[in-house]
Amino acid sequence: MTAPSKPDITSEEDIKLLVDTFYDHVNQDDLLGPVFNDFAQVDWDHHLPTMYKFWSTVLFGSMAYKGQPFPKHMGLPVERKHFTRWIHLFTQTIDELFSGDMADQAKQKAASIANIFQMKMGLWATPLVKP
Ligand code: HEM
Repeated sequence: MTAPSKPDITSEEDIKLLVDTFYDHVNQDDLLGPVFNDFAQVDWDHHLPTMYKFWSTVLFGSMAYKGQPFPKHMGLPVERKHFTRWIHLFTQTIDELFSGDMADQAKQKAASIANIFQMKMGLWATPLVKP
């Protein structure tokens, strides 16, 4: 018998499961855990609900998230390898729990936002475009 295929991301409960599972992995990660818990001393009771709203806005267009994510990342002690790990854990979490169009979109959007953050932080060389 083949294993039943995984569900897609379709509800706010799915977003909560995704975010909670992802940050469980982050917390156990040797590279990212210390950035969140030691350097930034993140208040998880505050951060997790913010991330539910963020992903609900990105994936469902709910507009529940009103903030600006990038400024919170300026000044963090991170390099390319931290972003590579972040994307690896995020992709792994999605693949563990979900599959489908929305799951694919979540992976693509996360990767593209991570790339934008890295460019803004000078961690990713942008090609010079001349007029
Ligand atoms: C190296 C990778 C990353 C690290 C170490 C990191 C770390 C952090 C930290 C420390 C905060 C502040 C939490 C707080 O004190 O409230 C934060 C907030 C946030 N991060 Fe990241 N982050 C990373 C990548 C990303 C990526 C790729 C995304 C989007 C796909 C993202 C989205 C957000 C959002 C939406 C917030 C909340 C901003 C707000 O409070 O309005 N982060 N992150």
